[in-house]
Amino acid sequence: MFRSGTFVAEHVSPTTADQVQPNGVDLTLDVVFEQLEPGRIGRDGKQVGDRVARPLEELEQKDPDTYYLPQGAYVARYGERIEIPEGHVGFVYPRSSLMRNSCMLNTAVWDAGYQGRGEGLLQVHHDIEIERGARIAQLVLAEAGHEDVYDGSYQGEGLE
Ligand SMILES: O=c1ccn([C@H]2C[C@H](O)[C@@H](COP(=O)(O)OP(=O)(O)OP(=O)(O)O)O2)c(=O)[nH]1
Repeated sequence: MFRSGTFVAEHVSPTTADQVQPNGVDLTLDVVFEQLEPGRIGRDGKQVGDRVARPLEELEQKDPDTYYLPQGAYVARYGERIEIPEGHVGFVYPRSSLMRNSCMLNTAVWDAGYQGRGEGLLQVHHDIEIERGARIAQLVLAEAGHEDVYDGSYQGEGLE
């Protein structure tokens, strides 16, 4: 069973009233990264390739608090601290207005016990402007069984 937005909001901080949806909580865009070097997925491990935060202040255009993203693939870091409570699994979907603007957020599974700010793959199929702090995604929580809780290398990411 998927939980209500009010329940999800207890595990996402900070949240404002306009982020709480009937079935989930909207997540905002904090930082956009561009990958510079190849990563590696091995049989025994993985490595995320070097990347750089897209600098807002160096963009010559208009609003300094807005990302002007040309077509391409980016990694978006969300602005909220997220914790996936025990007995649950999380899924993130794009905000439909993002999708309706020919952009997509691709996401993976959010494990019980994970805490952090989390990231998603932002695919820009048509140039778009996204204000930093704007809502781009929605987290939902479903009840789920599990033996262990998340204890991987991304635990606590973005909370430093
Ligand atoms: O779209 C997503 C999906 C998940 N996560 C977070 C929550 C999840 O619990 C954690 C690790 O995800 P996963 O287990 O898929 O990563 P992995 O590549 O298998 O790494 P690890 O070896 O640390 O498990 O990353 C995100 O930030 N974005």
